Parts: sequence; structure tokens; C-alpha cells
Amino acid sequence: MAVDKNKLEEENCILRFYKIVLSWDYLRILNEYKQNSDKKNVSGSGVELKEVKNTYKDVDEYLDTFEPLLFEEVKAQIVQVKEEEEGTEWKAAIITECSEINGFHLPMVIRDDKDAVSISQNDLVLLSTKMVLNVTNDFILFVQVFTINLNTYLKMGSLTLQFGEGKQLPTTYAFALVEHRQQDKIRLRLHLSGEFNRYNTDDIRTCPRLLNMVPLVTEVNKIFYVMKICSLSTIVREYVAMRSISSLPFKDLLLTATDIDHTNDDRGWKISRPLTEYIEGNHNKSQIAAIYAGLSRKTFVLIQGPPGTGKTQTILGLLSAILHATPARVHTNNGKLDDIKLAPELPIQEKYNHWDKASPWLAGINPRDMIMPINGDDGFFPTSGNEMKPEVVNSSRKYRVRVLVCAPSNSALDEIVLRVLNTGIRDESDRAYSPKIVRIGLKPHHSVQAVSMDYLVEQKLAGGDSQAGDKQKQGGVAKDKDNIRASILDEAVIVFSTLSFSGSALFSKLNRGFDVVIIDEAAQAVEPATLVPLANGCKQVFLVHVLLYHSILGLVVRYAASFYVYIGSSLIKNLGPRATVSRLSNGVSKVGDPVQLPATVISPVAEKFGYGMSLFKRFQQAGYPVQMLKTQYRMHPEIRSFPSREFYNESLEDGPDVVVQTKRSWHDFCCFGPFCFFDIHEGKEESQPPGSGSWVNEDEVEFVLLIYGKLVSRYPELKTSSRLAIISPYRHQVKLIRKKFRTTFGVDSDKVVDINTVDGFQGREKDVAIFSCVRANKDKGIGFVKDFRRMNVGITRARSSVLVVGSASTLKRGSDHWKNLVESAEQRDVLMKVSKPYTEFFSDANLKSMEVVESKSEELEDTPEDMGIDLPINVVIADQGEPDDNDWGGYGGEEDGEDFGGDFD
Ligand SMILES: Nc1ncnc2c1ncn2[C@@H]1O[C@H](COP(=O)(O)OP(=O)(O)OP(=O)(O)O)[C@@H](O)[C@H]1O
Repeated sequence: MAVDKNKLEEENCILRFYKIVLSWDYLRILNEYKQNSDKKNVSGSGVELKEVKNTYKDVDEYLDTFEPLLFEEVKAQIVQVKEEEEGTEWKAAIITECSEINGFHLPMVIRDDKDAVSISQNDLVLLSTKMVLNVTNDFILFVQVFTINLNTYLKMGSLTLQFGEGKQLPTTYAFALVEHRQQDKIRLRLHLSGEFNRYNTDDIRTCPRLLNMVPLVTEVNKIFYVMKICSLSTIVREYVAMRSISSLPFKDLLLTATDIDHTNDDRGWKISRPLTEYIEGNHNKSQIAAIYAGLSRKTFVLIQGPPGTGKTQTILGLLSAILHATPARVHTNNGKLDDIKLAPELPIQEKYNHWDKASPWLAGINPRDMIMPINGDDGFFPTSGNEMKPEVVNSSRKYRVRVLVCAPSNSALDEIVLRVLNTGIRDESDRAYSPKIVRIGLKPHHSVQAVSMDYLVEQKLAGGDSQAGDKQKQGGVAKDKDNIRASILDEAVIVFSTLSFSGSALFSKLNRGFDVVIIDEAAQAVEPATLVPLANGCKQVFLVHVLLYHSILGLVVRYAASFYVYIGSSLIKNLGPRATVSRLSNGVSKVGDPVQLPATVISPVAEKFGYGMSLFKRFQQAGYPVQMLKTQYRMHPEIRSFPSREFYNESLEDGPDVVVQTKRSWHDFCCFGPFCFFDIHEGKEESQPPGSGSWVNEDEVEFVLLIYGKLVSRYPELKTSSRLAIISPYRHQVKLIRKKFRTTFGVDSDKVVDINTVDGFQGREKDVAIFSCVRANKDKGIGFVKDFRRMNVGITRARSSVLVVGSASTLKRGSDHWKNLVESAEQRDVLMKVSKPYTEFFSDANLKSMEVVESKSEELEDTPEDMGIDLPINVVIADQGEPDDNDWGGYGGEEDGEDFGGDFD
């Protein structure tokens, strides 16, 4: 019953969203935006915008703040598409019928569309009797169609050009939503009743433009033109999640951001002794504290730490713990507390039977075998026999929880899936095993394909072919697939999904919800996006994020203070364009978000009002306790030293053995790391596309590919995208490097090197990272490269070598942090000025002069392998064979086309 009520509320909420958005006037939105939309304080619907605060007194205040900002973001997405897509495509469509339900018109149209992929469900389209080709301040160009051939739907008519003030806007157009689509037949949804006053769906104004549309959309054989504007899938899920706050069990906690749970014995969970020993032996103190905070069943647990401090590692520990925990005490019928009895050990044959049942893919192929290289190890997957056991579903286990793990982007998500596949998790007897998992959503990386929903569905279908028989012929496949999907989702112990996908229809069919939601890279998502997985219902939430600035002390000072906190002018000066200065109503000054890479917000006005603040950040600012991690295990100390000094007041500690673990043979040459700065002083930046705020630097591309070529020819083990990355803040530089890589080396880059934006790289690590900074004009500044958070992410991805390629003089002028980095390289004698022709730099003679002679013999004796030290699973001193295909070539990008790459200044 409750489920039905929630479903009804959700449907009402979606309808409200559609009513509001579909009544908007496209041309008016475009014009509003041209008029400095970032300066406004009211939304287009006359609603006063409110700044995002740390705490809210009730749901109304919360919704009054977030709803108008979310709608601003919808408008920005509509406008952005117009700006980005030159020559937007119009297609003719003919109305075949039209129905009316709940105040909506639902015409069915047949569209003249050969490229069938261009429009899909939940797309926002513009429906017009004329094709509006361009809208600027001065003119509107549209096409008047006067000849129609119903077989081809369209023959071009005449062009009408109208200039200046007296321009005549087309009056018959409206937004429509693609309700569903079957080949060329599309069911649209329009709302033509009128426009809403202040987003109040009871207060409606008549609108001639919409009224004019009514007779037209109901006229069979009427010709319209349809243009795709953008997909609304993600934002509508965020809207529903935001409005669902009133029905969430931890609503008060969300509103007040206050730690109102008090851990007590009967809420706490405990784990077996062997598992306790494993956790305590394989994690440091702060990681253990974070895991135990989880076992205390606190509703919200926030975990943060500088790069490489083991946040992902802690997530794996958490998964082992929470999947095998039992309540410390349980209530018995008579209301008293009793210790829970442990389940009996099963005989081995019975366990095998359970494994067969529990892990269906094991009947076909082990997912780990799918991703295992055919000819041995690529250093990425464990090789020494498959020690891991499949999951045992112990029927007597009454307290097995289900976990949903989310991340804002596909690449961040696949990183964790891969870590779970690589290392497995531990059961209560401290045995490693592969839990039953599924990765849902679009674009799974090939390394995690074997546990992707689509793959598992295909496996099941292939297994059940014979029974499917006639049913399939009758078109039962789609239904079968839906059922199979639902059953895979129900059976999985851990489900991995992007934030957005966790709001998809698939989840609404779940028989069993999730107990725990873990969100990685949580500060990279706006609050409504974080609420999407929570809206499915859960009992405990973990928010995990990287700390990009020293704030262990700073936060205490900043947030404990009830007066304005002075933030040094150099900090303000050094923040990127996204870092808006705002004053929160609780009296604490906020300079953007100095400790984390921000969530992507498209609307300047929504950003100005703090929409980019994540739920993680809001809680943190409200003083909610955060579990801090501070020992790093990733970086060679030569890489760690600069970020530690610059961003963490030297507080970043190295884990034991980190030197040995990160020392590599290419350190024989000082130009190959651990840390180097190559000063490409003759390089030139170019705006790409011309006039835009994005940049490329061809000289840096040339040099980056030269280093790459030299490194992999000497150290072929690096010729794999699991070990080497090229990163840049600019998406167009990334594209150019990929393109030139293909022409230079004759192969696509994705199998042999991971080329990505800095933002797309957050949360990931490689042996070697080459960082192309791009900006090279002293007089122009360095744009968003000066955002130190981006700089910090860029220089902390590598385990053994970070090679920074940039213009020293430009970067020094651009920001104090960059100046300090260049000077640090100078002091350490690793700043290398490189002049044209760049090939000379890597000539044999020059390379010889850069040899670090004294360390060579010592190092050859001391390789970690020789010393019998266990390398981390994804680090290997491989033989010098050919690279293979089974490596990690992660990419940024969210489903629905959103990319988390850095982009325009
Ligand atoms: N307690 C530990 N002991 C030994 N090695 C560890 C420990 N914790 C983490 N590591 C290793 O340190 C490296 C970085 O860990 P991890 O990727 O979990 O860090 P992270 O905090 O998620 O990093 P980032 O935020 O930069 O992505 C990994 O190679 C991991 O195996």
C-alpha cells in the first residue's frame, strides 16, 4: 500500500515537472539567457532565488530553495544545447492521432527520420510549424514551408528572413516530451493549458502561443517540425528525488545536517573475529575508524581524505564488514535483548550447491576469467591461481544486507567495480571471495563487462534459449529481458550504478530495496543528484570524497566559528571561475569549495546561488563529523612532497614501504620522474574551437607524444593503459592528443594509454601520468588551470612518475600554486627547459646525460620483486612483452552524454 502511495506521489511529481517545463517559451528562454542571466536574482517565472544554506527548518524551505535552482539548471541545459550544436537538425513530422489525458495532449507523430538514433524517450523537443534556424539578438531566420509531399513529408519551401525590432516570431511552437518511440512513430506529450505563475501549478495564465497549438496538434495529417533540444532523463530523476525528501526516513537529518543519531548497543553491528583481524591488519587507524563508524549503524557516515589515502580501499573494507555483520544484539519476542546465535557451518558439498545457485554466471563463465589476459598477466589481475571463492548464500543468514554503490560518472564507478573484481572482498572467515555483483547502466568499461547487466542478461538468455522457444518469436524477448534484469538486480548483493541510473525505471521494480548506499566522489554531484539513490529507500548512507586542500585544522576553525572567517586573498585570487564567492546565511564566508572538485553546474545563476554545493559539503559545513584519512600509500615521496607542502601543511604522511613500492627502473633517467617539469617555453595556446573558451597547445601535444614514445620503447611494460595516462584540463587538448596519437603511432590510443581530462581522472591512479597544462600566453592568464583543486588532482594520480608539461613562465604568472610548483621543480633540479626541435631532447646523447648513474646498480638490486615484496595487485614489473587488450582504458563521461571532463574557461 505504502509503495503504491509513493509511486503515486512520484508520478504526480513527474507530471508537475513536465507541466512546468513544457509550458516554457523556448525563444523567451534563449533571450533571457542572452541578457546576462548570471546577474539575475529571480527565475524566469518570477520566483525569487534563494541561496543554498547549510540547514533548513522544514521541507518547504528546502524545496523553495532547490526547486527554482533546479529549474534554472534545466533552462541552462536547454540553452547550452543551442549554443553547442551548430546547425541543429529539424525533421518533418506528421500527426496521426492525438489523445488528451490529465490536461496533457499526447499526439502520435510519424517522423521523417532515417537516423533512427537521434530522438529517444525523455528527450525534450521543440514542435513548431516553422523551422527556426537561428535566433540572435538581431534576427530570426526561419523556413516557411509551403509544399508538402506526404510521401516524403517534406520538400523545402522558401526562406524567410526577418531582421531587427520588427521581427515576427513564429507563434505556433511549443516544447514536447518524447513519451516513447517505436522506430519512426513517436508519442509526444505537450501541456498547452497555459503558463504557470511562480511554479504554482494551480495558478495558470492563458498563453496565446500555447492556445494556438491546441487545434494544430489535434489535426490529423498536420505537418510539424521537430527538433531535439536535450534529454531530460537525468534532471527529471533529480527533481523527483529532491521532491521525495519529505517521505525519506532520515528527512530531519537531511534538513538539519546534524548528527542526531546516537549510537547505542542495540543498533550497532558486529563482525566475526577473523574478519575483525583482517580489517585491523590491513587498514590503518583512520580507515578502521571509518569502517567501525559504519558498523555503528550511524545513518550518515562521511569519509574524506587527500589523494591516495585509501578511500576506495576503505570502501572495500566496509563492504566486507557490512555484508558479514550481524546485529550485536537483537530484540526477542518478549522485548528483551539477546545475543544473536551464529549460523552453523555448512558442509562443503552443501556450500558448492549454494555457490551454483548463488552465482549463475559461474555456470557459464567466471567473470574474472572473461577479463583475464589469455597469455598471462598484464599486471592488472591477480595471476597466482584463483584463490577467490564464489559467494556462499547462507540460508541461515538472516541479516545479509544489500548494498548500492554509486558514483557520479561511469569512469569513477568502473574504478570501484574493478577494484572489487580484482581483490574480491572477505567473508566472516576472512576468505576472499567474489560477491554476487552487477554493474548497471550505460557504457561499462570492457574490464567490467563481465558483471554488466547487459552481459548477464545475454548469458541468462543464452542459457534459457530452448525454453524461451515460441515465446521469443512472439516478441516475448523484451519482456523476458525485463524479468531477467529484475531478477539479476534482486539477487545481487552489491549493485553498482551511476547516481543518475539509480533513478531509472529498473529500480522501481525491485522486490527488495537496499540497506546501505555508498556514494563515491560524492562532492562531485549536486545535492539533488545525490538524493537519487537515496530515494529508493535505505537505512544507511556513506558519502566518500577526496580532500583537495588542507582542512583538517582549517575546517574546525572555519565551521566552528560563528563569525565571518577571513580567507586569504591569495586563496580567492587563485580560485577558478566556478569558485564563486558567496556568503551563506549562517554567517560563514564560503569561497567556492576549496577542498573538493566541484559538481558540474551549467547555469551561472544557479551556481551563484550555491547549487554546486554537494550534500557532502553542506553536511561538512554544518559541522557534521567527517572521518578523515591521512596516510597516503600511492605516491612516491618525490611526488607526494609538493602537494603535501602546498595543500596539506605537510600533514600528508607516507604509508610504510611506499618508496620501495613506487620505485621503478625508468627512474634511472631523471627526465622520467618521479617528478619533472618540462618547460615548453615556445609553445602556443590556441582557442579551440576558435573563439571558444577551450584551448589546445600543439607543441605540448608533440612533446607529450615524444615522451610517451620514448618511455614505452625503453620500458614496454608501460605500453598499457592500466599503467600510463596522459591527462589535461582541457577536453579539446585531450581530443587532439588522441587524434595525433593515432596518426603518430598508427593505433587507437585507448588500448595502450589512458588519455583523459583531469576531472575525468579523479579517483583513479596509474604508474605514470603525463600532465599537459596547455596555457602558454603570459598575458592571457591560465583560465581554469589555476584552480588548485584541478592542479592537485592532476599531480596526484601517479604512483611512480608525474611528468608535467607546460609553459613555466605562464604558469608562474598564472597562480601562486603553479609558481610554487615550478620553483619546487627548480629547487629539486628537475625543471627542464625544452627548445625546438623537441626530438633533440630525447636524442641518445641527451638521454645519456640525464642518466642517474649512482642509483642504477643499487636500484637493480632493490626492485620490489627481487626483495620478495608483494606488490599491490595493479602494480607489476612485467616482462617486456607486447601489451594486451585487457587493460584499463577508463574514460570520463556520464550516461546521457554528460561528461565530467574539464572544459571551457
Ligand atoms: N592501509 C593500506 N595499506 C597499504 N596500502 C594501502 C592502504 N590503503 C590504501 N592502500 C593503497 O594505496 C593506493 C591508493 O588507495 P586508494 O585508491 O584506495 O586511495 P583513494 O583515497 O581512493 O585515492 P584517490 O582519492 O586519489 O582516488 C592503492 O594502491 C591502495 O592499494
